[in-house]
Amino acid sequence: MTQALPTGTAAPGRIAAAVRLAGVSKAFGSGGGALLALDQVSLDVAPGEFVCLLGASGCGKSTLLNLVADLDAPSAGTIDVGGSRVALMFQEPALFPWLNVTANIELALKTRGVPRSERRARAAELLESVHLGGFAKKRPHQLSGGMRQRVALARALALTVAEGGDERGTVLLMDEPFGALDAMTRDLLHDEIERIWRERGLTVLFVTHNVREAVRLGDRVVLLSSRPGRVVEEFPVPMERPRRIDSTEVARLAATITDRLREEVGRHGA
Ligand SMILES: Nc1ncnc2c1ncn2[C@@H]1O[C@H](COP(=O)(O)OP(=O)(O)OP(=O)(O)O)[C@@H](O)[C@H]1O
Repeated sequence: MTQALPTGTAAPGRIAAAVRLAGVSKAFGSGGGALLALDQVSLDVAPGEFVCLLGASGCGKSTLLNLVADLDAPSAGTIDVGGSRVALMFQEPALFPWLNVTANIELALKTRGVPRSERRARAAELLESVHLGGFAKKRPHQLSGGMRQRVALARALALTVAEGGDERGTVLLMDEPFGALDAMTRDLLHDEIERIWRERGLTVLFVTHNVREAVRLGDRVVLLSSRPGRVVEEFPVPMERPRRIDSTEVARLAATITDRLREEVGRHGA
Protein backbone atom coordinates (compact mmCIF):
# COMPACT_ATOMS: atom_id res chain seq x y z
CA MET A 1 0.00 0.00 0.00
CA THR A 2 1.53 3.30 -1.04
CA GLN A 3 0.11 6.26 0.81
CA ALA A 4 -1.09 9.25 -1.19
CA LEU A 5 1.06 12.34 -0.78
CA PRO A 6 -0.57 15.22 1.03
CA THR A 7 -1.47 17.86 -1.49
CA GLY A 8 0.72 20.90 -1.78
CA THR A 9 3.77 19.47 -0.03
CA ALA A 10 5.79 18.38 -3.07
CA ALA A 11 6.96 21.36 -5.09
CA PRO A 12 6.76 21.01 -8.88
CA GLY A 13 9.91 19.66 -10.46
CA ARG A 14 11.15 18.02 -7.27
CA ILE A 15 11.13 14.34 -6.53
CA ALA A 16 7.71 13.14 -5.42
CA ALA A 17 8.89 11.67 -2.15
CA ALA A 18 11.90 12.42 0.04
CA VAL A 19 11.53 8.98 1.59
CA ARG A 20 9.69 6.11 -0.03
CA LEU A 21 9.25 2.72 1.62
CA ALA A 22 7.59 0.12 -0.58
CA GLY A 23 6.57 -3.24 0.88
CA VAL A 24 9.33 -3.15 3.49
CA SER A 25 9.62 -6.14 5.79
CA LYS A 26 12.33 -6.84 8.31
CA ALA A 27 12.97 -10.14 10.07
CA PHE A 28 15.66 -10.69 12.67
CA GLY A 29 17.21 -14.15 12.80
CA SER A 30 16.20 -17.00 10.54
CA GLY A 31 14.23 -20.22 10.40
CA GLY A 32 11.80 -21.05 13.22
CA GLY A 33 13.40 -18.52 15.57
CA ALA A 34 13.01 -15.57 13.19
CA LEU A 35 11.27 -12.52 14.54
CA LEU A 36 9.27 -10.45 12.08
CA ALA A 37 9.63 -6.82 13.20
CA LEU A 38 8.12 -5.05 10.18
CA ASP A 39 5.65 -6.45 7.71
CA GLN A 40 5.02 -4.90 4.30
CA VAL A 41 5.36 -1.28 5.35
CA SER A 42 4.74 1.24 2.58
CA LEU A 43 5.04 4.92 3.30
CA ASP A 44 5.86 8.06 1.35
CA VAL A 45 7.18 11.16 3.07
CA ALA A 46 7.04 14.27 0.89
CA PRO A 47 9.95 16.71 0.74
CA GLY A 48 9.56 19.17 3.59
CA GLU A 49 6.95 17.08 5.35
CA PHE A 50 6.98 16.39 9.11
CA VAL A 51 5.70 12.88 9.75
CA CYS A 52 5.32 11.36 13.22
CA LEU A 53 5.40 7.60 13.69
CA LEU A 54 3.44 6.20 16.61
CA GLY A 55 3.02 2.67 17.81
CA ALA A 56 3.16 0.36 20.78
CA SER A 57 6.48 -0.56 22.30
CA GLY A 58 8.38 -3.04 20.15
CA CYS A 59 6.33 -2.46 17.00
CA GLY A 60 9.43 -1.72 14.96
CA LYS A 61 9.65 2.09 14.94
CA SER A 62 13.39 2.19 15.63
CA THR A 63 13.94 -0.64 13.19
CA LEU A 64 12.20 1.41 10.51
CA LEU A 65 14.39 4.46 11.17
CA ASN A 66 17.53 2.32 11.11
CA LEU A 67 16.52 0.96 7.72
CA VAL A 68 15.90 4.46 6.33
CA ALA A 69 19.29 5.53 7.73
CA ASP A 70 20.84 2.55 5.90
CA LEU A 71 22.22 1.16 9.16
CA ASP A 72 20.50 -2.12 8.36
CA ALA A 73 18.99 -3.71 5.26
CA PRO A 74 15.35 -4.75 4.78
CA SER A 75 14.53 -8.44 4.37
CA ALA A 76 12.08 -7.51 1.60
CA GLY A 77 10.88 -4.38 -0.15
CA THR A 78 12.70 -1.19 -1.12
CA ILE A 79 13.65 2.06 0.54
CA ASP A 80 14.41 5.11 -1.55
CA VAL A 81 15.66 8.40 -0.14
CA GLY A 82 16.39 9.86 -3.56
CA GLY A 83 19.46 12.00 -3.26
CA SER A 84 18.65 13.11 0.27
CA ARG A 85 21.25 13.35 2.98
CA VAL A 86 20.01 11.46 6.02
CA ALA A 87 20.80 12.14 9.69
CA LEU A 88 19.61 10.19 12.70
CA MET A 89 19.09 11.60 16.19
CA PHE A 90 18.41 9.45 19.27
CA GLN A 91 16.90 9.85 22.72
CA GLU A 92 20.42 9.87 24.17
CA PRO A 93 22.51 12.69 22.71
CA ALA A 94 25.67 10.48 22.70
CA LEU A 95 28.12 13.38 22.52
CA PHE A 96 31.83 12.86 23.05
CA PRO A 97 32.24 13.85 26.73
CA TRP A 98 35.89 14.87 26.40
CA LEU A 99 35.17 17.34 23.58
CA ASN A 100 33.56 20.69 24.08
CA VAL A 101 30.37 21.60 22.23
CA THR A 102 32.14 23.23 19.28
CA ALA A 103 34.55 20.31 18.89
CA ASN A 104 31.64 17.83 18.86
CA ILE A 105 30.09 19.75 15.96
CA GLU A 106 33.40 20.27 14.17
CA LEU A 107 34.06 16.54 14.26
CA ALA A 108 30.76 15.91 12.48
CA LEU A 109 31.65 18.56 9.90
CA LYS A 110 35.03 16.89 9.40
CA THR A 111 33.32 13.59 8.56
CA ARG A 112 31.36 15.51 5.90
CA GLY A 113 34.61 16.72 4.37
CA VAL A 114 34.19 20.36 5.40
CA PRO A 115 37.68 21.92 5.25
CA ARG A 116 39.27 22.80 8.58
CA SER A 117 39.30 26.52 7.72
CA GLU A 118 35.49 26.54 7.45
CA ARG A 119 34.61 24.29 10.36
CA ARG A 120 34.74 26.83 13.20
CA ALA A 121 32.40 29.26 11.44
CA ARG A 122 30.00 26.51 10.34
CA ALA A 123 29.91 25.06 13.87
CA ALA A 124 29.21 28.54 15.29
CA GLU A 125 26.37 29.03 12.81
CA LEU A 126 24.83 25.68 13.71
CA LEU A 127 25.12 26.40 17.44
CA GLU A 128 23.48 29.79 16.92
CA SER A 129 20.64 28.08 15.10
CA VAL A 130 19.89 25.95 18.17
CA HIS A 131 20.36 28.97 20.47
CA LEU A 132 23.56 27.71 22.07
CA GLY A 133 25.91 30.39 20.78
CA GLY A 134 27.12 31.20 24.29
CA PHE A 135 27.97 27.61 25.20
CA ALA A 136 30.54 26.75 22.56
CA LYS A 137 33.33 26.03 25.06
CA LYS A 138 31.25 23.97 27.48
CA ARG A 139 31.61 20.24 27.71
CA PRO A 140 28.48 18.05 27.56
CA HIS A 141 28.36 17.37 31.32
CA GLN A 142 28.15 21.13 31.96
CA LEU A 143 24.87 21.37 30.04
CA SER A 144 21.28 20.48 30.92
CA GLY A 145 19.55 17.54 29.22
CA GLY A 146 17.66 19.90 26.92
CA MET A 147 20.85 21.71 25.94
CA ARG A 148 22.60 18.43 25.21
CA GLN A 149 19.74 17.52 22.89
CA ARG A 150 20.15 20.87 21.14
CA VAL A 151 23.82 20.05 20.59
CA ALA A 152 22.80 16.62 19.29
CA LEU A 153 20.42 18.35 16.88
CA ALA A 154 23.16 20.72 15.69
CA ARG A 155 25.47 17.73 15.23
CA ALA A 156 22.81 15.84 13.25
CA LEU A 157 22.46 18.89 10.99
CA ALA A 158 26.25 19.09 10.69
CA LEU A 159 26.25 15.52 9.40
CA THR A 160 24.06 16.58 6.50
CA VAL A 161 25.79 19.74 5.31
CA ALA A 162 26.12 19.98 1.58
CA GLU A 163 28.26 22.06 -0.73
CA GLY A 164 27.24 25.68 -0.24
CA GLY A 165 25.51 24.90 3.07
CA ASP A 166 22.09 24.12 1.55
CA GLU A 167 20.16 21.88 3.96
CA ARG A 168 17.29 21.35 1.56
CA GLY A 169 17.24 17.69 0.64
CA THR A 170 18.01 16.72 4.23
CA VAL A 171 16.00 14.00 5.92
CA LEU A 172 16.19 14.15 9.70
CA LEU A 173 15.23 10.92 11.48
CA MET A 174 14.42 11.46 15.14
CA ASP A 175 14.02 8.49 17.49
CA GLU A 176 12.16 9.73 20.58
CA PRO A 177 14.56 12.65 20.85
CA PHE A 178 12.71 14.38 23.69
CA GLY A 179 11.52 11.26 25.55
CA ALA A 180 13.86 11.74 28.49
CA LEU A 181 13.17 15.46 29.01
CA ASP A 182 10.80 17.16 31.41
CA ALA A 183 7.57 18.57 29.98
CA MET A 184 8.64 22.23 29.98
CA THR A 185 11.97 21.56 28.26
CA ARG A 186 10.17 19.37 25.76
CA ASP A 187 7.72 22.18 25.01
CA LEU A 188 10.59 24.55 24.28
CA LEU A 189 12.28 22.01 22.05
CA HIS A 190 9.04 21.46 20.15
CA ASP A 191 9.10 25.15 19.26
CA GLU A 192 12.78 24.88 18.32
CA ILE A 193 12.50 21.84 16.10
CA GLU A 194 9.48 23.34 14.37
CA ARG A 195 11.40 26.56 13.66
CA ILE A 196 14.49 24.71 12.41
CA TRP A 197 12.37 22.38 10.26
CA ARG A 198 10.73 25.40 8.62
CA GLU A 199 13.85 27.53 8.24
CA ARG A 200 15.96 24.73 6.79
CA GLY A 201 13.28 23.05 4.73
CA LEU A 202 13.96 19.70 6.38
CA THR A 203 12.00 16.51 5.90
CA VAL A 204 11.42 14.94 9.32
CA LEU A 205 10.45 11.41 10.32
CA PHE A 206 9.87 11.54 14.07
CA VAL A 207 9.27 8.52 16.30
CA THR A 208 7.47 9.02 19.59
CA HIS A 209 5.34 7.22 22.16
CA ASN A 210 3.68 10.49 23.07
CA VAL A 211 0.45 10.96 21.10
CA ARG A 212 0.10 14.64 21.97
CA GLU A 213 3.68 15.29 20.92
CA ALA A 214 2.94 13.62 17.57
CA VAL A 215 -0.13 15.84 17.05
CA ARG A 216 1.74 18.96 18.23
CA LEU A 217 4.48 18.43 15.64
CA GLY A 218 3.29 16.34 12.72
CA ASP A 219 1.75 17.25 9.39
CA ARG A 220 0.66 13.64 9.56
CA VAL A 221 0.65 10.95 12.23
CA VAL A 222 1.25 7.40 11.03
CA LEU A 223 0.08 4.65 13.35
CA LEU A 224 1.89 1.32 13.30
CA SER A 225 0.36 -1.92 14.54
CA SER A 226 1.89 -3.98 17.31
CA ARG A 227 4.59 -6.38 16.14
CA PRO A 228 4.97 -7.01 13.36
CA GLY A 229 4.69 -3.33 12.54
CA ARG A 230 2.32 -2.45 9.72
CA VAL A 231 0.83 0.90 8.82
CA VAL A 232 -2.70 0.67 10.21
CA GLU A 233 -3.91 4.22 9.87
CA GLU A 234 -2.79 7.74 9.04
CA PHE A 235 -4.11 10.91 10.59
CA PRO A 236 -3.53 14.22 8.80
CA VAL A 237 -3.14 17.05 11.31
CA PRO A 238 -5.06 20.02 9.92
CA MET A 239 -4.52 22.53 12.75
CA GLU A 240 -2.48 25.63 12.01
CA ARG A 241 1.01 26.02 13.46
CA PRO A 242 2.34 26.74 15.93
CA ARG A 243 0.09 24.48 17.98
CA ARG A 244 -0.01 24.22 21.71
CA ILE A 245 0.36 20.74 23.14
CA ASP A 246 -2.32 21.54 25.75
CA SER A 247 -4.82 23.04 23.30
CA THR A 248 -8.31 21.57 22.95
CA GLU A 249 -7.76 20.78 19.26
CA VAL A 250 -4.54 18.86 19.92
CA ALA A 251 -6.16 17.03 22.84
CA ARG A 252 -9.18 16.09 20.73
CA LEU A 253 -7.21 14.53 17.87
CA ALA A 254 -4.79 12.93 20.35
CA ALA A 255 -7.76 11.28 22.08
CA THR A 256 -9.01 9.85 18.77
CA ILE A 257 -5.56 8.50 17.94
CA THR A 258 -5.10 7.10 21.46
CA ASP A 259 -8.39 5.19 21.14
CA ARG A 260 -7.20 3.69 17.88
CA LEU A 261 -3.82 2.84 19.40
CA ARG A 262 -5.50 1.13 22.37
CA GLU A 263 -7.65 -0.90 20.00
CA GLU A 264 -4.52 -1.96 18.12
CA VAL A 265 -2.58 -2.88 21.26
CA GLY A 266 -5.63 -4.72 22.66
CA ARG A 267 -6.03 -6.71 19.48
CA HIS A 268 -2.53 -8.09 19.85
CA GLY A 269 -2.78 -8.59 23.59
CA ALA A 270 0.40 -6.59 24.14
N1 LIG B 1 19.08 -6.45 16.16
C1 LIG B 1 17.99 -7.09 16.57
N2 LIG B 1 18.00 -8.43 16.72
C2 LIG B 1 16.90 -9.10 17.11
N3 LIG B 1 15.71 -8.51 17.38
C3 LIG B 1 15.65 -7.19 17.25
C4 LIG B 1 16.77 -6.40 16.84
N4 LIG B 1 16.40 -5.09 16.79
C5 LIG B 1 15.10 -5.08 17.16
N5 LIG B 1 14.65 -6.33 17.43
C6 LIG B 1 13.28 -6.69 17.81
O1 LIG B 1 12.41 -6.14 16.82
C7 LIG B 1 11.23 -5.63 17.43
C8 LIG B 1 11.08 -4.18 17.06
O2 LIG B 1 12.07 -3.42 17.78
P1 LIG B 1 12.17 -1.84 17.70
O3 LIG B 1 13.25 -1.43 18.64
O4 LIG B 1 12.28 -1.43 16.31
O5 LIG B 1 10.75 -1.41 18.26
P2 LIG B 1 10.24 0.02 18.73
O6 LIG B 1 8.87 0.16 18.21
O7 LIG B 1 11.24 1.07 18.37
O8 LIG B 1 10.22 -0.17 20.31
P3 LIG B 1 10.20 0.91 21.48
O9 LIG B 1 8.99 1.75 21.22
O10 LIG B 1 10.07 0.09 22.72
O11 LIG B 1 11.48 1.69 21.38
C9 LIG B 1 11.37 -5.88 18.92
O12 LIG B 1 10.69 -7.08 19.23
C10 LIG B 1 12.87 -6.04 19.12
O13 LIG B 1 13.13 -6.86 20.22
